Amino acid sequence: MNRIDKKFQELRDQGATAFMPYLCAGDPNPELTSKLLLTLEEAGADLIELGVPFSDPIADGPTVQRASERALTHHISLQEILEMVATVRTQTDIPIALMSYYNPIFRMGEDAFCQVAQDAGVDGVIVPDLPPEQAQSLLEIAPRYNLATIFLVAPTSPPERMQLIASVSTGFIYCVSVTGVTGARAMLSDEIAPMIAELRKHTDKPISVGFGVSTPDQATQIAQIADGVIVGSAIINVVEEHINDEARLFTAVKQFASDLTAGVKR
Ligand SMILES: O=P(O)(O)OC[C@@H](O)[C@@H](O)c1c[nH]c2ccccc12
Repeated sequence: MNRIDKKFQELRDQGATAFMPYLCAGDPNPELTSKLLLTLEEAGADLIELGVPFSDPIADGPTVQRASERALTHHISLQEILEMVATVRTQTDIPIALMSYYNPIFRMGEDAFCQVAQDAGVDGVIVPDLPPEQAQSLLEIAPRYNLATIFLVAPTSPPERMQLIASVSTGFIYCVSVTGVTGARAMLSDEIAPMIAELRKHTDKPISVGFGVSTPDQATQIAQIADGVIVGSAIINVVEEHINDEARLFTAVKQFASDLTAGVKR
């Protein structure tokens, strides 16, 4: 069974919600990404969303863009990121969803990509600029390699589109909390609860919410209505704050992620 499905089933049995931090592969450098991933697991993460840095992102806010820029200074390729996953896979069984824009996958070839991803120990793929209408081939190939295909719904998605996305998504459905880009926000949008309620009419697949979740209290609020809470920028902000002090960086990230875990599990 796919690690993502297994994790959500376990959590559902416990009545618990997943804490799903996002990391940009190669940020602040390739070696530290792997260490951060293991630190997040120690701090209670249930699943890691690992982003492939890309020069022309469409949904990334300033914080994720800065993380991508730092990663790109190390010239890290998709191939190298998959090697990183393979190495980290020898040390952890945590589910890993790879978030990549379509271009790097297209260049590698969908079949080759899925093959290498599976061999490396990736469990699912999120391709934010690939709408389901254009994903036929990926939807055919990914399941052969036991990879979940995770699609995004937004507050602007009409019910028919939610239904389509719910039917093609596997692993979980990524609910984008706001119309806009990624980034820590002071307030949660009041569009989230109605969006989840609508989506639940179409599916009983796990629903995770991301974009803007920044504090343990916000994580608690989301955890009450969703199956997973995704946090990216707020964690990257902590990394940035301590970027010149490695020891401090790891204690600070571990502390912040533990606080978020506590918020999600409250
Ligand atoms: O950073 P935030 O606001 O906490 O949101 C998570 C987000 O960064 C991560 O899931 C992500 C990064 N880049 C993306 C592009 C599209 C969808 C999602 C993402």
